[in-house]
Amino acid sequence: MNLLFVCTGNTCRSPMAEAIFKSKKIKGVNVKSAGVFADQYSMASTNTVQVLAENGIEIDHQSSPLTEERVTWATIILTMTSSHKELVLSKFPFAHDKVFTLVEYGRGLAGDVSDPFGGSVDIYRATYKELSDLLEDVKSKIENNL
Ligand SMILES: N[C@@H](Cc1ccc(OP(=O)(O)O)cc1)C(=O)O
Repeated sequence: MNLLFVCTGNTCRSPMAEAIFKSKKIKGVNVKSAGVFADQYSMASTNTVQVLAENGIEIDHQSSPLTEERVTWATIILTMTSSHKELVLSKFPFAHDKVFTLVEYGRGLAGDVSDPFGGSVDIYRATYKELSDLLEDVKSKIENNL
């Protein structure tokens, strides 16, 4: 299965989620990320790289906009916020049965992963913790469905 994480700029949250999830090395699961307002070829933010490194996770990332090709590639699309979900659905209505917010998919609840952009490294550490907890829930759910 192909899992796609989506945020705004594809330099902080979704690349972090992608790197954390890839580090779990779940067989049969491919992972990518994209941003609803992303440039092409921007690096992951310095604090994202640092916080991942503190947790023993390497990242080699270039940002990607959310393209129809990437949406088509995905089996499941997990967005950081409900606004991202709405944007994905408005641009790509054909994806309606495979787009969820991360919190909705992992916990069955409403909620957003807040944007650390421009924040201190401690803010990025909080984002890392939030994402890694949510991604444990996503991992259990996916493994139960594989
Ligand atoms: N605000 C940024 C765009 C941006 C927004 C959020 C952001 O974080 P994330 O990658 O988590 O969406 C990254 C970039 C700009 O003015 O270019």
